[in-house]
Amino acid sequence: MGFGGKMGKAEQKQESLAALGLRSVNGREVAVTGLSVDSRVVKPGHLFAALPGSRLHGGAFIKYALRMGAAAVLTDREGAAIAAAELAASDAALVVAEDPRMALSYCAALWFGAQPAMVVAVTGTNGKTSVANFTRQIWAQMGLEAANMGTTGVEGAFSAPMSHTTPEPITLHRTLADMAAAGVTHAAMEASSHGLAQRRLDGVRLAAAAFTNFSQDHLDYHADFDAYFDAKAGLFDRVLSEDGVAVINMDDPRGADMAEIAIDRGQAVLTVGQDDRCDLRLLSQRFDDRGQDLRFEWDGRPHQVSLPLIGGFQGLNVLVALGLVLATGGDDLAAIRALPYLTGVRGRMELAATRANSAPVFVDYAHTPDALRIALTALRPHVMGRLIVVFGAGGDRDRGKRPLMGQAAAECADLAFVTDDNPRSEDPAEIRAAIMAACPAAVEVPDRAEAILRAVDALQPGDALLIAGKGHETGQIVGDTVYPFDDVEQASVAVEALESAR
Ligand SMILES: CC(=O)N[C@H]1[C@@H](OP(=O)(O)OP(=O)(O)OC[C@H]2O[C@@H](n3ccc(=O)[nH]c3=O)[C@H](O)[C@@H]2O)O[C@H](CO)[C@@H](O)[C@@H]1O[C@H](C)C(=O)N[C@@H](C)C(=O)N[C@H](CCC(=O)O)C(=O)O
Ligand SMILES: Nc1ncnc2c1ncn2[C@@H]1O[C@H](COP(=O)(O)OP(=O)(O)OP(=O)(O)O)[C@@H](O)[C@H]1O
Ligand SMILES: N[C@H](CCC[C@H](N)C(=O)O)C(=O)O
Ligand SMILES: [Mg+2]
Repeated sequence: MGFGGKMGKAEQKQESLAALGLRSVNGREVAVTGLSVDSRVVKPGHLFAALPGSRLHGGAFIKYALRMGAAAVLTDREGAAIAAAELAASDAALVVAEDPRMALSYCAALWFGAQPAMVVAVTGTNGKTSVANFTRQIWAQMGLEAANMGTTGVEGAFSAPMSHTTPEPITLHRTLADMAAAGVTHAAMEASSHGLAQRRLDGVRLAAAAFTNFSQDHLDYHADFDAYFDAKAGLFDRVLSEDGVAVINMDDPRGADMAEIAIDRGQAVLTVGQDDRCDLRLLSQRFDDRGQDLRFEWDGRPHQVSLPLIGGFQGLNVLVALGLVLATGGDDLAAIRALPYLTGVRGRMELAATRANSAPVFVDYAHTPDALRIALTALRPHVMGRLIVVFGAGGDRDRGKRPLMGQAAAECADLAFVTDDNPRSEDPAEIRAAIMAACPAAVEVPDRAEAILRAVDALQPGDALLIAGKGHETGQIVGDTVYPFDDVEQASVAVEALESAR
């Protein structure tokens, strides 16, 4: 039995296992007072989820969770076997699930209860944050209480910081419940491949889901490309129910595969792209210094809007966002009228500074080979002189990306500076060397602030600079230390320093 929000301060919320959709296998029935996945934060009465991890099995921590007063343990057969002796000697209830991560997600959804009435999710290698943010902006322009949730935290009618793109289910459902309590009715969230593989969002009731694109990333975590694609496909073949709507970018080579998966599940599909069979059809784009004009067709009628957004890919992201709004029953003309009011997303093709000679400096979050190539290609029509890029690659992340990012810079930029981007536990010099092998003409500058200064200094009239990889990030992670660092701020500092020295 739950006490909802009507509890006094001294009262504590309690739920039976049955109310959380769980069944004890050792005959012990308990009242659960909270949920945790980490033994170190277990409180008396908690249900501790001992999950198989990428490094360890949470079963190894059951004994510590019991010492901290856990009333119940949710795990798989392996976890139960690891702690068989400690479980037998305790009063705790034991729940064994085939897939304890999925069980935890449903359990967290029941524990926290409320979710915004309309939740949509977006997956894809690149563009998730942008699409979620644009979807929220369209809803907000339509007068709805809306928020987006992901890499940049929760933004819109509710805000909160977040440390993951798709947080683990306890944080996720606590946040969704807080959003609902604050009056948010419409939420657009990012579904990362880690989040999908680990079933973090399986308990979310989605009305629609979108797919942006598929290219190389995260092969440090997923076994291969197929496993990475399968994780993303989980949004359609598992999380989104049969009566949900799938919004698919058909311009991506894997769009047709994703649409087929959605159709096999029985979902309605709203297609986006250049093909004349697409529901939301991109007719043409025209670029200028300020952004772009987008011409598209919906319901047999052409529409044209001016967007203050740099980069052809952002036009497509806007159409995917529009697709999500339309798929969830938004009034089409009201949604289309909202588009000219869209503003750019922090750290995505953001104009960070301009030199006195008018050369612009853009900050972008391109951190995959495909994104770097697309970001540079997107800037090219705006540049009459040289296109300069500053970039690096993250430590403890997919090593295969490094030479491919070097190759993208060698092929798409006129001058490249290779620098550090969150080396984490790795030797930064080795990361840079792996990149430089594919772009030997690049200039290697270990210190990111110095790399930015030198690149800004190189800007001649007509040139443009792209600082890629960190976008909205505010830190440089070296070892376990996060040093304050902000590309947008560094760009301004560099421009000011150089102009005042003249
Ligand atoms: C690789 C990965 O995704 N790891 C996540 C995963 O950890 P894990 O299950 O692999 O952890 P583990 O270290 O093997 O430990 C196993 C279990 O023992 C538990 N434990 C561990 C130690 C202890 O003392 N007590 C204890 O109970 C852990 O909580 C865990 O449940 O589950 C943890 C709890 O939910 C996450 O915090 C952790 O995220 C780590 C920190 C992480 O960096 N994740 C990143 C890569 C991530 O998820 N990124 C995505 C994608 C971003 C993008 O698209 O670019 C994101 O959605 O943010
Ligand atoms: N539709 C797209 N196609 C290709 N590249 C894109 C697209 N949208 C965005 N990008 C590139 O990817 C970068 C990251 O964009 P965004 O933050 O929206 O993606 P994301 O999928 O949320 O990334 P993450 O996996 O880090 O959460 C952008 O700065 C841009 O360079
Ligand atoms: N959220 C992504 C993006 C990281 C961007 C880049 N700055 C890096 O550190 O590699 C990740 O953790 O892989
Ligand atoms: Mg993101």
